[in-house]
Amino acid sequence: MTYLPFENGHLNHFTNGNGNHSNHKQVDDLNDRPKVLIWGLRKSGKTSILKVIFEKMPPGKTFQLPETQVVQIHDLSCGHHVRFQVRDPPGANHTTLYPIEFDKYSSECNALIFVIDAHDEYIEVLELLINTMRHMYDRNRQIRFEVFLHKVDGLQENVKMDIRRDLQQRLTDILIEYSMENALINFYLTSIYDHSIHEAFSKVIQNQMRQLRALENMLQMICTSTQLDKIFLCDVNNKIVLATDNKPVEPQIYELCCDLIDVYVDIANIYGSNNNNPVLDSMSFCTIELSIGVVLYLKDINEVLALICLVRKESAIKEGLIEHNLQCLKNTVEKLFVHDRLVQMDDLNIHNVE
Ligand SMILES: Nc1nc2c(ncn2[C@@H]2O[C@H](COP(=O)(O)OP(=O)(O)OP(=O)(O)O)[C@@H](O)[C@H]2O)c(=O)[nH]1
Repeated sequence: MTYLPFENGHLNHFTNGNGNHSNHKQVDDLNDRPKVLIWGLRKSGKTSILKVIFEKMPPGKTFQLPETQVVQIHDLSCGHHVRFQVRDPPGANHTTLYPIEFDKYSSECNALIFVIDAHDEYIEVLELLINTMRHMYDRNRQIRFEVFLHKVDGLQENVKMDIRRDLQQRLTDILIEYSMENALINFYLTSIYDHSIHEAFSKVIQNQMRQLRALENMLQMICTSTQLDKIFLCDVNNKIVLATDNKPVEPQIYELCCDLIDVYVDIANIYGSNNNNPVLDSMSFCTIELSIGVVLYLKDINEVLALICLVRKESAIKEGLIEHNLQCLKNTVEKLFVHDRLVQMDDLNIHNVE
């Protein structure tokens, strides 16, 4: 990641340093990247979230993070081709918003991640959230508001749900009052101590991707024709899911997907031929049969992007067919990203289960 101070009130742009890339030296206009502002009260957990996802910092080590003093700009990528910028300014000291200061880092942002510490008095934080939303919505009606109700580890399931429901209800009422009922807003319960933070961040990235609909349609087609239970397109470095099929994602299934990545990456790191090589190559394919009667598959798309599939064992699908169809999908996904062209569904050329 790259840490940048302001210069003359402007943001400097920089190339990334998250280690996710890049042999792919494509010309990339940094100004075209979606820009995401991560914001909230001080110590709500903003920097920890970025460190855990994109620098693989163990959650326990985030205790030592210093207070953010100057805005940090992170030019990041997932799967080489999905690029975006995250701005992490010093958190707010109180619930008043100072527009002149705030505009320095919020200008041109396409999304706001607002982090609320679930242990804070969230009724007070709501005031900062509303002030921020009103300010940003006035400048951009298409902006996406992504609210992370954070640090929910240790809270009982019913308490989490109650807080979320209450917050959502209060916010909806206030937004109606300000004629902002059409604002695009999502809520997530998150913690750096489990996969909920990767899952929530995946949604934020997906909401900024032009290719999302095409990818989802392709994954759904593969799911149906190969009788897969679930399929994810995932960056193995940060566990960001770029797309999945149409079925809702259950947290347990997402965890299985992350666990498979962990196992694969660990084995590749320990026994791989060369530690400098990326963990995935054009031959990467891995199958694990679980005791619960589910088979997990992993197949590479490129050095950092993989397809993760789940299929019930009793479906008795031939591995050859799965491999063939995943290979077709791999070629088509590359076309979609690399050539950035609209992919026809015929391009997929998949075989159906008979
Ligand atoms: N229990 C728990 N603690 C968390 C979580 N995320 C962050 N923290 C802790 O929250 C504290 C503050 O985290 P930071 O990431 O420094 O917060 P920040 O919002 O970036 O703070 P500023 O830089 O001051 O704006 C640290 O002690 C973290 O360990 C979480 O999911 N659960």
